[in-house]
Amino acid sequence: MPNFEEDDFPSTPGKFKIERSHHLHHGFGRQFSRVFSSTSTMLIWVLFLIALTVSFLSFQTTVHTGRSYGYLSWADRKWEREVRVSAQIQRPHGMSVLVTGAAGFVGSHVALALKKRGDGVVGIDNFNDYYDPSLKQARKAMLKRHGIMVVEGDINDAKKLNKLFDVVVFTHVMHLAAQAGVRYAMENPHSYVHSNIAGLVTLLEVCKSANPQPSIVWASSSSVYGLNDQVPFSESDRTDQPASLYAATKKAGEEITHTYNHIYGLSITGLRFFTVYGPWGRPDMAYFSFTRNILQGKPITVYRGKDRVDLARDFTYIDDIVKGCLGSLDSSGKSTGSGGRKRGPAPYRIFNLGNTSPVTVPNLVGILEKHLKMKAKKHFVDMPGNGDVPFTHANISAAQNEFGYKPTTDLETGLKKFVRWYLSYYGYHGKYVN
Ligand SMILES: O=C(O)[C@H]1O[C@H](OP(=O)(O)OP(=O)(O)OC[C@H]2O[C@@H](n3ccc(=O)[nH]c3=O)[C@H](O)[C@@H]2O)[C@H](O)[C@@H](O)[C@@H]1O
Repeated sequence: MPNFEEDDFPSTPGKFKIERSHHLHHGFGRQFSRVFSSTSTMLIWVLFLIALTVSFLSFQTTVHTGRSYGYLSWADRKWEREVRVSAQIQRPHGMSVLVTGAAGFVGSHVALALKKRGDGVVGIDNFNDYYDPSLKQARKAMLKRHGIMVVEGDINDAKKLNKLFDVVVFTHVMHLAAQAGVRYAMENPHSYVHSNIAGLVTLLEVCKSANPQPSIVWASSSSVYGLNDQVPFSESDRTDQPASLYAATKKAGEEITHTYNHIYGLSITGLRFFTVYGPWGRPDMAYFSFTRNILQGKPITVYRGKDRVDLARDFTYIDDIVKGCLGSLDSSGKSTGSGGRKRGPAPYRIFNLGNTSPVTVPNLVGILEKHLKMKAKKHFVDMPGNGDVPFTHANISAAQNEFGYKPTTDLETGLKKFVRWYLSYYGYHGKYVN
């Protein structure tokens, strides 16, 4: 593993450098003032030290970014070669895609689908422990078997992102790294700001400066509709009443990406995913945790809305979402900027990617019971005021018109595939399931 894989990185890079030079100047300054009494000698020494510090820092930067001087170690070269091989395009007019959050649920599926059709893919993921990191490692291993490299790194790490852009000319970025989960935002609000706001801005800064600029497709969320009660949800509906901090950060992402499109000419497509589920899914989501609890004979909590109305979601199967992501990448159009400057207008698009047929949570449980051949111990609880919304329902005509998006998997079929994967992945033969 090369050094920069393990490097600590400052979340505010400028601050790191300032503190460092500040320390050097003051420490040495005090010592020399004792030795030299003459002001002019002192001045010469101070200037000399400043020059020395500046050249030291620029030398450090050069070594770290590897942009020149050939200071790359053997390990760095090997790493670069792996990145290049992973990014190699294997079909005419193919693309080279940086997939952020590639060890995540949607990221791993999209990365694999791109690779399978001959596109070049490099992944990046921070492997955080929001849910079991061993599942992320297993997805990474699965991708590796298909020739896809997933670099360990955070999207707040501009240095690492720049390095990747130095090694590969990415035509597209599929940005799926995020802090997901609606209810967890009350427990750990700052993780949402860190990934969904700060990380997004860092990534956009790198993309806007890249030459050529990539086109960007990224994951927004159905949660931006918040308390909207127009049904089904259309892209032109209100999205200014978020019900959770998660939703607010996704909505902010839509506004932030708009400014980068407007100022720098980045081609941007935001996808509002509707409760995506399927094999290799996220253990924090209801369908996944319900399955685990049912198999272990543990109770599940089923939330109910006002007046005991069942909650409903427009559950969307992963393969349909993958088709939507690929369709978005293929139709994204080019960014127009270069050298950090806009050269003309670039596309800015937002699409719902849902299934168009909401299912209630009790019905979801019923389908799981059928596939698992076990009864759930259901505890009905009034929906706590923790960011949930009563229902979601997508109008998908915009995505349909633009790139032929057409979901084909109903919840019954999709959950059957999920359950089959779950039982096989966790080696479930009637014994303890992790
Ligand atoms: O569509 C989206 O934008 C969002 O979809 C999901 O969020 P959510 O729909 O809340 O998905 P789950 O956490 O799986 O919940 C599904 C339903 O089950 C209910 N639920 C959840 C957990 C539980 O223990 N009991 C329960 O009844 C929820 O209230 C909700 O109605 C994802 O977790 C978000 O990351 C994503 O952005």
